[in-house]
Amino acid sequence: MKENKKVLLGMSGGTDSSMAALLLQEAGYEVTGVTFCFYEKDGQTAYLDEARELCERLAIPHLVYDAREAFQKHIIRYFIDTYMKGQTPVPCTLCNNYLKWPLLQQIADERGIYHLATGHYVRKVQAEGYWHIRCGADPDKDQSFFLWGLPQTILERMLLPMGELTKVRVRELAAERGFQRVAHKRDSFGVCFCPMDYRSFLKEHLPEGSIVPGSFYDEEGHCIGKHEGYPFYTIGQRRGLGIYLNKALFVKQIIPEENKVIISDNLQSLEQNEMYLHQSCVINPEALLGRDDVVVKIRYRKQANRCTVTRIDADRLHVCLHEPLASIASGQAAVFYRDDKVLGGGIVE
Ligand SMILES: Nc1ncnc2c1ncn2[C@@H]1O[C@H](COP(=O)(O)OP(=O)(O)OP(=O)(O)O)[C@@H](O)[C@H]1O
Repeated sequence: MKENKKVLLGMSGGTDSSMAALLLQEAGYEVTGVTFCFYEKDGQTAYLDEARELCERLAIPHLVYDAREAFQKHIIRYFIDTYMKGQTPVPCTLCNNYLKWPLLQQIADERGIYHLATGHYVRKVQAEGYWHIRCGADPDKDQSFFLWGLPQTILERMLLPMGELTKVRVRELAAERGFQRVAHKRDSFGVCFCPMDYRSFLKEHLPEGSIVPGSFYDEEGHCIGKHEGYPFYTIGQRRGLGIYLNKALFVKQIIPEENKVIISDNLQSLEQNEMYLHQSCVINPEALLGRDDVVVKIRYRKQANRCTVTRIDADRLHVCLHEPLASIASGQAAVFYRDDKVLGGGIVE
């Protein structure tokens, strides 16, 4: 499609996408807002009304797209199933890779709109002919970790009005323009459809008896206590185990078939020197593969480790870690960076 001044903006009703609408309009773009219904929380639809009201105030079209079926199947079901396999899910990453951005692209294509936008705190940059996501200017809000899997056809069309701003500045800009409600909305945290405590979510969404109590074992196979069901634990977890032995204990392994959780008091025994990824995305093979100046992050807020990446096949990557890394959990995402540029990523096997 030929580039034009039209942009389709994903609007959640929150501060960031609302401010994105204002800033894009001020920059001369013809904005259309779209709000996806991803799930229904107690029938609440206030977010739809808020997005619609803002669009009315800005005199821009507002679309509502019902994505509940796809979200239920590909995100909520996957989230529950992954925990039931004893793994750690990454719903926000998968939602961006397979739902949010592809849907924006599909709807924009149908309407002859070239640009795609969200209120994500990221920037983009072109290097050696490839578009890359770049960390947002606000280190506290940077969301680059969730956007490693997007194809060039989406990256080239992205507009990211929050990328150069801090959240504090975004709130000031909203207040200066007289959008008090937008300026003072609460930040959202964690996984949008699930409360901070994912255990109660799993209990609520699974038939009774799906998760049953079992035993903790040490590395020698001795039973050292009772747990509430293996899906409630993640590799590397230290807090909330309910075993008190006067020393730090970590979840080392989860064996779903036997409902066993293996515990270690030695963090070093959880360390690994390599990992395999699937569902991988390599943006520019020359910038990532076989290089020794790449870092990998396996958690949103965790420190980055140096690594060398090689390709096994079209889907899989091998990651050799230059220093061992503890708490690698299967199911979670690994994201590659050089400086603040995202080079690709994958899901830990
Ligand atoms: N239901 C939705 N419909 C359309 N776009 C959405 C929806 N939810 C999120 N988005 C888009 O994805 C971006 C990132 O969403 P996320 O929930 O991670 O961030 P956020 O900081 O809560 O953003 P916001 O303040 O805009 O709600 C949003 O800024 C918005 O552009």
